[in-house]
Amino acid sequence: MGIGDDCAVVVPQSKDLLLCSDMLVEHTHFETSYFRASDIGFKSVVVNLSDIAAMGGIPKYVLCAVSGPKNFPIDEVLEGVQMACYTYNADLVGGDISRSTEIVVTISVVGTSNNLVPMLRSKAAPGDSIVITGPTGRSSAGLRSLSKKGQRPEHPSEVELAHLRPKARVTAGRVAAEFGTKAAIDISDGLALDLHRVADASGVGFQLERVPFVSPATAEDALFGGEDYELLLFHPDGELLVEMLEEVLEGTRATVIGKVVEDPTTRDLQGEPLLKRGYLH
Ligand SMILES: Nc1ncnc2c1ncn2[C@@H]1O[C@H](COP(=O)(O)OP(=O)(O)OP(=O)(O)O)[C@@H](O)[C@H]1O
Ligand SMILES: Cc1ncc(C[n+]2csc(CCOP(=O)(O)O)c2C)c(N)n1
Ligand SMILES: [Mg+2]
Repeated sequence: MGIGDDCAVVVPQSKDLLLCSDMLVEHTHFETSYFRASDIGFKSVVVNLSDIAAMGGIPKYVLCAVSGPKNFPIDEVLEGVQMACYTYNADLVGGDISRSTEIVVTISVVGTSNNLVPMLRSKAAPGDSIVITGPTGRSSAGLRSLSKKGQRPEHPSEVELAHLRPKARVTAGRVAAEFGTKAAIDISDGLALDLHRVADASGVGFQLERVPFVSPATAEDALFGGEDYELLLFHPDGELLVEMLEEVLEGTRATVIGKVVEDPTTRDLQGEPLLKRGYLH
């Protein structure tokens, strides 16, 4: 049913629903010096769709609440929200607009598992390969570059775009779940911290062999930077999963970066302990 009444009305589904909500806050997640209003709207949807992707779900409905100062173009935020919904085939069904001194965008998404078992942080098992859907650190390198420039270039570089308009790995998450992947997480707070979260939730350890990153991103960006929204997937046959993902990933390649081990105190990168460090609010 179209927008215009006091609530959105949707037809109930017989399948499991996946629900999540995440916000972008001015000065915490972005500055308007280098983010267009439409970038803010687009990214705020993507960070939520990434949570649906991490569980292997299909996004269906999006709710959007935006507030900002009087001279701030909220309609342009909504254009970015609409663009992301269109890109990922989700319906914007409602939301709210208000005024505040700082810009805040809160998005909520309803998705469906569509009869697949949702991937969980708690299901990584000893012997699983750890697969990542692309290199990390790009968003962090992009943020550094944008902050230094203090404005949004007309043609942002690849890492700047990775920060302004990240991708949600929805199809990759879906393919992974279809292929029997039981555990996954999306990397929002840094590969190291989010990997430790899976290890904690699953009661296991890990041994990483390599972490892919591409200049100008550094190893520090790749491990601890955050906001990459790549997926970490845990599957007994990582090489086969990488092959399955090849067809659906745009612009990146999945790689096996290590394996899950039984001892929960083993948390290594190339034999050295990997710090449980990342972005914490
Ligand atoms: N069973 C549940 N009941 C209520 N809320 C839940 C449940 N399972 C997950 N959530 C919610 O889902 C969200 C996911 O948690 P968290 O914020 O740690 O992850 P995230 O959104 O991926 O992180 P980030 O904000 O860094 O992107 C939380 O808001 C959490 O409360
Ligand atoms: C101005 C500015 N300062 C710092 C950062 C970095 N940053 C903010 S939130 C976050 C993790 C994900 O957020 P959440 O856990 O809320 O989903 C990261 C890495 C930024 N993007 N902009
Ligand atoms: Mg998440």
